[in-house]
Amino acid sequence: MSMPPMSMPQGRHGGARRVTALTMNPALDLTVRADSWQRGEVNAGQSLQQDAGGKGVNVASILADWNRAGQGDTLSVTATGLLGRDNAAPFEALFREKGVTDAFIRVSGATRVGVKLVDGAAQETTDINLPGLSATPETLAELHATLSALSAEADAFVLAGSLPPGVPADYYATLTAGLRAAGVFVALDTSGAALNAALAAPVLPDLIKPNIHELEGALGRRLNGDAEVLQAARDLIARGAQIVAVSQGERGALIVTAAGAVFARPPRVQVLSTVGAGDAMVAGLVSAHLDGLSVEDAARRATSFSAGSITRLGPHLPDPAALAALAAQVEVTPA
Ligand SMILES: Nc1ncnc2c1ncn2[C@@H]1O[C@H](COP(=O)(O)OP(=O)(O)O)[C@@H](O)[C@H]1O
Ligand SMILES: O=P(O)(O)OC[C@H]1O[C@](O)(COP(=O)(O)O)[C@@H](O)[C@@H]1O
Repeated sequence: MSMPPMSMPQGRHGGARRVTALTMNPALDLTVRADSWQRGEVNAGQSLQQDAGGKGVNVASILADWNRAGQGDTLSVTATGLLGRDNAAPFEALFREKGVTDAFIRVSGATRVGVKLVDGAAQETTDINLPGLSATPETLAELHATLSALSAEADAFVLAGSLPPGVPADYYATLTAGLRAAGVFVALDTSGAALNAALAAPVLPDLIKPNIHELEGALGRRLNGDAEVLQAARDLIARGAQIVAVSQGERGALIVTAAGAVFARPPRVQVLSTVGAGDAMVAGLVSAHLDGLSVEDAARRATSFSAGSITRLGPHLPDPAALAALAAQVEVTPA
């Protein structure tokens, strides 16, 4: 039997590390560029683009880019969740192009559209996220069987995005407990009632990446200043999370582990759309965890993924040289 080279990272079952990204509520992101658009007025648009999206889809796509950009095919990426049969083609094309294994359950109807209105002049993106297709008990049972099979193989699971109608708010909380008990690393990026339930549960995810607004919403209070944000993140670490990243848009992100806390400031970039910035950060943090990086290096990698992804439309990393240049410009300081 031939052995893999000593340096090749291994998954917990040998071979490539396996990451599964769950998107319960994917979205076909429709980006409309309308520079200097005015609310309530007739506006001229410059361009229109449609991209397969939704938080877990974006994480899977970015991880696949990273893998293909010279990581030696050491990552195997699977995307799962619930996907409308009527407009599945752009998702299927993305998965094919990136080499992501498609384990989505097909459901009746069309996946929701996410409207992303970009003002290139103001460098500002406005998101309108719709509720999505209702999940039936039958599709949830089918998904449950898929998730059980995938969890037996996975090194890491990413639970990302909103829950569509028909899915209980504690869905991620319940999944997290089962996955962690099975030895799977769990990353969570969600908001609203799903985040509240996950943070109230006795077993927290290993990695939690709220943006500052999502964290404030979950805590039910404003966080005034860096010290309060740091304390809120440390409270989650004390309750069992391994990595808490509180992203704060162009200002950067506070990234905290039991070993330390850093603030990572992105370089200034030419933003095409900020959609997916957080998803790219999750992808960077998950890959950093699998590579055993320090909190400083994880913060640098994750921030370069975010800054790089917003220079493109859709869930893509820039080419390796551009990404490395961005990573070198990320400012990481102790928090
Ligand atoms: N305008 C920007 N310029 C440079 N980097 C940005 C910009 N907006 C976001 N980022 C990077 O993306 C990360 C995640 O962005 P954020 O908007 O907080 O996440 P989310 O998409 O989850 O709301 C930030 O921590 C930052 O590193
Ligand atoms: O599942 P939600 O919370 O409704 O968000 C869905 C939207 O989030 C995105 O995944 C982008 O997320 P981020 O900008 O937070 O990284 C879009 O692709 C999608 O339209």
